[in-house]
Amino acid sequence: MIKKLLGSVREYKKASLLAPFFVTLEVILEILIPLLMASMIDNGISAGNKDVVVKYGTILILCVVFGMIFGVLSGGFCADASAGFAKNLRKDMYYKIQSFSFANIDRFSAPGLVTRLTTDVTNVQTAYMMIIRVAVRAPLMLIFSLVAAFSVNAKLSLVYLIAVPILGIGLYTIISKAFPYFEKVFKIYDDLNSVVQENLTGIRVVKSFVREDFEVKKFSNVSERIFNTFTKAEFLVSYNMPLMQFCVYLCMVLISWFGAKMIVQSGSTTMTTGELSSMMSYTVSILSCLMMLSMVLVLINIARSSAERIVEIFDEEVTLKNCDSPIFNVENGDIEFKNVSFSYVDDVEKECLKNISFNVKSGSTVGIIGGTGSGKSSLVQLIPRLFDATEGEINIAGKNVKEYDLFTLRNEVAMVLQKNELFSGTIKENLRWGNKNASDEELIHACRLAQADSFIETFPDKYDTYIEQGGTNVSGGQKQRLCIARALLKKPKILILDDSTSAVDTKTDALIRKAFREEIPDTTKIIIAQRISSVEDADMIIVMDEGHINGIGTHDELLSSNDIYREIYESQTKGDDK
Ligand SMILES: Nc1ncnc2c1ncn2[C@@H]1O[C@H](COP(=O)(O)OP(=O)(O)OP(=O)(O)O)[C@@H](O)[C@H]1O
Repeated sequence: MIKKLLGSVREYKKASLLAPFFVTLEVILEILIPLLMASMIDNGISAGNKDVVVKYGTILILCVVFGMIFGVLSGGFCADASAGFAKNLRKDMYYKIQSFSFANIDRFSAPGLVTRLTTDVTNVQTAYMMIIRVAVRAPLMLIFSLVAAFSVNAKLSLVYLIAVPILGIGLYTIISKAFPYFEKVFKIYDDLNSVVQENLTGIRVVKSFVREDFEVKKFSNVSERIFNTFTKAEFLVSYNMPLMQFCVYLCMVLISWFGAKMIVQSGSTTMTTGELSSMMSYTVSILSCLMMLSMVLVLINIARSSAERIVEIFDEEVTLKNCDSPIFNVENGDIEFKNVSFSYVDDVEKECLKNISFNVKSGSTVGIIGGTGSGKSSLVQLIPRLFDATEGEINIAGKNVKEYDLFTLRNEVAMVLQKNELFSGTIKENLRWGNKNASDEELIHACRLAQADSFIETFPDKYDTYIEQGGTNVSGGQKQRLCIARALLKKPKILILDDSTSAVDTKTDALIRKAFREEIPDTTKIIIAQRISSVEDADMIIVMDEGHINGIGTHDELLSSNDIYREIYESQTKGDDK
């Protein structure tokens, strides 16, 4: 796991090594300062020797200045290394997520991925910063301070043998009790992200159903859980400080008591005033190092579960991959489904497409109609390999879709999804998602085919009109037409419209189909619709029912032979007869 994460350090390796290097220099100087102070007090101040005071004073000032310089350098390199590592980590994760199929994304859930990209990366970044700075500083300081203290006065240093275990055991108990709460709180963040994401993406529905109070309550519940768990953890951790202070004061009292006795009794032969003052400094260093180490341990442990969640992304096997030697050219728009079955969860019992077979000639128009949940969207998603069929095969231009390079295949099969999205940016920028090199003339032509040009021309900024995130400043029908234009710009061999004209009036819908017939005769067009009028002039209409093909034929053939089709037709034309 660590190796996988460290792979993202890359160009920040140098900073990651320089930070602990300067920390070590800083620690060495910090250890020297009390020793120099002791010498200055004993040989200079107590002995009344001014030269010695000046000499040690100068060295002390230099040590402090260099200590500060090393501190600033180590801090700078540490910030650079940890922020850079986090940046690379996020980038690597994002890159991997881009290769995920829908099935992969469903496995993690979108809010789960957001938490991993944000909170989890921040936790790992903090732990990394701690490791290269505090986790180097604290043990070094602890060891050096202990060695220095023992070399100053070994007998008096035995006091630490009482205080260090008390503090060590106390800290361990506090931290091990607090850690499960920290672990829990980061899992609740997933729920928080999920509530926020659901609310914000569906804010229009929330408002139209006046569900704000319910949503606020839902958010408050999760927020309250985070508050409660964090409070418990922080409450336990707050015992650290009094425990630490107790141990420091205990040491001070014992060292002052025994130290003063030594000075008085033996007339400065075993203990001097300067040495006593340096012992006091080392006491604070030793005990605060222990506390620092315990906090680092908590942070590293919190980061461990975050790191595991991050590595899960790197380890995730992408379910849709290129074959070894993929084909980079789709010759035409012929489509063949051969005994295709499909299930989202790899379970035969839950198959939503069963034994589907049909052929489509390149350039023809296919209509797909059927009840809600009958499998229409699932069927067309198999063509550009948004999912792979569980059984059977799908061929395009005589070759299995799995043999094509994914990028090539998806470029040649343009799909306007049922829930299509526009992104923040101008209309031109959104359209160029279809073809980044398209000229302005090509954009206008595609928009004319999709019947979008007329309403774009009414906007003050025309093709430079800014589309808000999610396309909230255009109507549903306008959004659909822009999405169709964007797909047309790909000049695909196969164009799939998954209920993409549902919000467009019937007249405009007819104009779009007319434009398709006349302007892109060689493109295979697959149109999923709820309205018979959207598919009646298709070369072939497929009637779906509960994952099966219930009937295939032209409008007239199905009207005379297929009950479901006739029923839909009659229900939609009843009003017209009156
Ligand atoms: N991502 C998914 N994971 C699991 N099951 C799914 C998923 N998407 C769809 N389904 C299920 O697959 C079945 C077919 O759904 P599909 O969306 O293909 O139907 P549809 O005919 O396009 O419906 P509609 O006309 O309402 O869009 C349904 O039972 C649906 O619940």
